[in-house]
Amino acid sequence: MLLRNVYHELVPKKIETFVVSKILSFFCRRKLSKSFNTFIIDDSWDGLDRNKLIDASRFYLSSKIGPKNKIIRVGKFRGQKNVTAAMVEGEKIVDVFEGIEITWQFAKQENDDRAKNDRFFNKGHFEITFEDQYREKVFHDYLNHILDTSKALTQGEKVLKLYTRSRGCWNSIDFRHPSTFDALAMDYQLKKSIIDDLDRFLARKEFYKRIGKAWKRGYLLYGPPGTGKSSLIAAMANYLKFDVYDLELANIISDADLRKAMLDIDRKSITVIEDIDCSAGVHKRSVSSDDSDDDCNLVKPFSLSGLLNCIDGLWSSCGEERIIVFTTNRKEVLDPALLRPGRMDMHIHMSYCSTQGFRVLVSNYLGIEEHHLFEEIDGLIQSTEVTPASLAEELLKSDDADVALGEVLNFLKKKKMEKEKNEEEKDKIEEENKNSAQ
Ligand SMILES: Nc1ncnc2c1ncn2[C@@H]1O[C@H](COP(=O)(O)OP(=O)(O)OP(=O)(O)O)[C@@H](O)[C@H]1O
Repeated sequence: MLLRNVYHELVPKKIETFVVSKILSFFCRRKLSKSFNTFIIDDSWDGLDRNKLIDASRFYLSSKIGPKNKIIRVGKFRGQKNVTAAMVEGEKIVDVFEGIEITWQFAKQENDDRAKNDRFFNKGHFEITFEDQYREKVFHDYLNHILDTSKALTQGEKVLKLYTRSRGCWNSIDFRHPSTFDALAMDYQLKKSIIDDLDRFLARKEFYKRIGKAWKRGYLLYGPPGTGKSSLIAAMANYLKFDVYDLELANIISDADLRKAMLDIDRKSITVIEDIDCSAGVHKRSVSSDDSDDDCNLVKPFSLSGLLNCIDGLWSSCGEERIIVFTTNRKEVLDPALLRPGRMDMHIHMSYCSTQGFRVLVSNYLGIEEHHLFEEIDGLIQSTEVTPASLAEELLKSDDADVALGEVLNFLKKKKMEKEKNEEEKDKIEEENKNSAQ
């Protein structure tokens, strides 16, 4: 009390106010003088593919939106189990990562008319702001944390993507091919060996690392049209939960484009090059070229084995799992260098339908395991060459098993008659040739 009285006597009110205000302004200035950095996360950059960080940010933020955000976008999309939320312009989210405060804002594209007039038009970018002393931490650790967290959040809901390439960029749509190994009409042993091979491949990360080879597996699928080559690729993608990249070599304009296309292919993917026998520039190599084409400076027309070497070189540095599949209807016209051991890991022959395969189709299409017409149909399948695609078409004609199998029977009888007629004509021509030669 005494001290307070002495203080008030000695220090006039005006001076006290002045000192207090100076102390406060000192601390406020310190706070205000903090400098901040901002990172912008937007859709894509010129010439480069879509920015993965923006999709990851969307997923990440959907789990961060809270009661402080008064206006949010909500929606439920194909392939997602739950309703999700998203930020709109003007809202802020403050995230705390290892004690660092990071402020998120969504901003629309400035020169986009629709974005200007519509607050809820969602095309834009994210801005993250934080104190500049944390720049390195945010750049390296926080951004990776966003990628990892969004991956974990979406894992249960992964919608596979089918990528096609145009104008130097991969564009994707959802891949919803229903094919599975169970539904594939093919030899059981072959089917099992493919599944085992895929399982072994996935489990061998360390092995590939140890032997210094790219963690990739190559499959060559060959057989007549309609025997299920595309269906097998879809079954592989669904089994592994891998995206599919459909690479049309005809659209590749230069070696640099090819390298970029291959480098832009993400891990956990199946790259498909269909009908390689028809792809320009990938037939048998000229006689003069040797087999040691292990550089990436391919010039058009390039050989498939050169392409494979190039892929090996590019992918071996990535250390992540990738599968490449070639398909052809005419294995015999392919470059022998591609067929030699070690080039493609597995050659898979997709053949005409067997009686075993037919049972799989019937079980899938009609849901039955037994029928009195099976015996006759089996005999005809063994004596003709019919594709699973053509049998599937007959089975689709009716839901009634008797009618559908009746259609199959008629179709097979017709096929057998055609075959016998062709053979008769062939014998006749051979006989005539023999007679004219004598
Ligand atoms: N082995 C099979 N098992 C089940 N269904 C099959 C099989 N083969 C073909 N089909 C049916 O036929 C349709 C066409 O087959 P698919 O496109 O997979 O054949 P493909 O061998 O890739 O033909 P192409 O060489 O003409 O591309 C498939 O959508 C599927 O319904």
